[in-house]
Amino acid sequence: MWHGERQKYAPPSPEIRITSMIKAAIITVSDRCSRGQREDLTGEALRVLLEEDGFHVAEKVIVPDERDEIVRKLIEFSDVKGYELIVTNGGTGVSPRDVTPDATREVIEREVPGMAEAMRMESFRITPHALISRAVVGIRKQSLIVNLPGSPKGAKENYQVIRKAIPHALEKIRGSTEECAPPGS
Ligand SMILES: Nc1ncnc2c1ncn2[C@@H]1O[C@H](COP(=O)(O)OP(=O)(O)OP(=O)(O)O)[C@@H](O)[C@H]1O
Ligand SMILES: Nc1nc2c(c(=O)[nH]1)N[C@H]1C(S)=C(S)[C@@H](COP(=O)(O)O)O[C@H]1N2
Repeated sequence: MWHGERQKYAPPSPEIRITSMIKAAIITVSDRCSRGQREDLTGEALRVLLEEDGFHVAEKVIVPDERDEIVRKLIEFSDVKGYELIVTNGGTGVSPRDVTPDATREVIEREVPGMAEAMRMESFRITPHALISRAVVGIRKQSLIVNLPGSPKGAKENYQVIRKAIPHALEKIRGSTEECAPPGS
């Protein structure tokens, strides 16, 4: 059963709190923020949400809407720093400089389409503009990479849609062989 409407505004619940310290990183993709012309409210809002959910936000960086710079950061955060959750915000739309999904596709080894589809589907209940988000979710090495929209509202709403699926996804990416469901269920 899908509880989308209720889940959207549900406060972070203890049931998904991560027990081991999982390192996360936030990449804010924004020309204005990178030039110091706008405060990075979205990255900060995501930091709060991720920490409420028990992640350790090890790093938050701001990069301009430049494909090569996004690719470089994603590879560094995954291959060198080993962050298990990498959340980008901004640049997922259809304007000429929106290239975050393209950079993400360049680095991921496997796509997780259900997460991106669910974000679009649930967001469409809130705004028709959700349909122009090209956000991608995928895996590179041990990292789950999630694209979120640029506005604080959009980023928070989209994160709420997938947050409960993230801990199990990370366990599986790590290679956990635990059964997904209790026997017989
Ligand atoms: N990091 C941020 N903090 C606060 N607001 C943001 C942030 N990023 C985007 N926004 C808001 O969300 C809107 C849509 O984000 P989008 O990623 O399309 O940015 P944009 O308009 O291309 O500008 P820029 O790349 O300079 O941030 C922005 O116009 C702005 O109002
Ligand atoms: N839930 C939700 N999803 C949303 C939005 C929003 O306000 N709420 N904004 C949309 C808008 S206006 C755009 S243009 C696309 C892409 O956003 P981005 O270019 O800022 O990444 O995400 C969309 N997704």
